Amino acid sequence: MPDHFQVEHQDGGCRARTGRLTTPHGEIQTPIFMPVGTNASVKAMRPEDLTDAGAQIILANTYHLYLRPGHRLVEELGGLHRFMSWDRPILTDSGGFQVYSLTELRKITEEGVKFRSHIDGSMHLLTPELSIKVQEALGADIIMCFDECPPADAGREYVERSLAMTTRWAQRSKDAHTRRDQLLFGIVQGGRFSDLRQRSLQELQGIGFDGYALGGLSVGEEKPVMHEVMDACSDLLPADYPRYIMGIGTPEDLVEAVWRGYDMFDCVMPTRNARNGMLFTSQGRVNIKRKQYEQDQGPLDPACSCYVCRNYSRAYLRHLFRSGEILASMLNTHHNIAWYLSLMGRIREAIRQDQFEAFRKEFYHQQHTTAE
Ligand SMILES: O=c1nc[nH]c2cc3[nH]c(NCCN4CCCCC4)nc3cc12
Repeated sequence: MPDHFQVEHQDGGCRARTGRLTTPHGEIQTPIFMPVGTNASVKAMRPEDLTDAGAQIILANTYHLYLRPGHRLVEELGGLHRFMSWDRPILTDSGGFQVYSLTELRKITEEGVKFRSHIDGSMHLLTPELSIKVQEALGADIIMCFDECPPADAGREYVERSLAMTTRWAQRSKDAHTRRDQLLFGIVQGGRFSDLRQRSLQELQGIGFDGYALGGLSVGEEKPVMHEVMDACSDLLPADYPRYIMGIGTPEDLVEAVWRGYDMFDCVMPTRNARNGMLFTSQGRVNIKRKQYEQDQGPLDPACSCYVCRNYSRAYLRHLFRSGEILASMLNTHHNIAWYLSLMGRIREAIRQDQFEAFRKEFYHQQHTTAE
């Protein structure tokens, strides 16, 4: 049992479990959802709003902060926590996925990934060594190995070669990791091929990491493929280490992943959807711009106790959105993040009561009774 993570309660009826993850900036109760703060900001939310909403840890991106404002500047100004006035844990993604998803001109070689900045067109080479150096300079509590996320439709041969390089990059990431106070997680690749996933995981375990993430998911694959990979890896991942699925997901994805024994998640969905007026509630999704809410004086979600649901009507939220008010993004984001985090709190409680199986059934029913 590693000293930074303890499984606290294993649900008696399924693979779901609660745990406690200890980091330099505090303890985290898992299963946990991490709001995404790509450029050192969870868009439209102040840190105190995040803590009010129950956020225990947020995610930031190496790729973006390396390009702007630069990791050396952040380091000189005291590190990411002080820079953004966030005193709780931060996890940084290692940048490979962002290069793959954000840049056109890029070339992958054994050394690393050469790419053209999506900001100013300058050329850069991101290597495992530089990725770790940037994450150490930022001062994140949990840092990620530099990996390659193969395209969702990549064939077996490509995926096999890619995972072998991801393993070599994982070794280089670990060799470059000097700040032992930070936790370093490995990222399992292998596409939709369970045997390649097993190989990737065994190779990473041979190197040894503080936690293991599933990469290469939520990249456009069919849901059944994602669930198959989750199932295959759930039995292989070391049970006493944190298990993180990157880029997951919708509320349903979170419930399904917890049910399969996973502990950590991040996704831009609650923040991005909020800015588009797509709001999550206990009765399913609400598209706030719809005319049906024009005179609706009720709260966005009667079952939600967040600041927004206690102080504003759907009619007002619809008005703000249609008027293009900045407050629309602020209030919609606050609610969506508070709702996601309250869902994780209800999930943790159901597990502690050995009721997660029943919770999962009821959740699915609720979300699909009054779908938009
Ligand atoms: O394989 C990965 N390695 C490092 N980081 C990653 C991050 C990821 N994020 C996602 N998916 C994000 C999907 N998200 C869903 C909502 C709309 C925007 C895209 N897959 C990932 C795989 C990886």
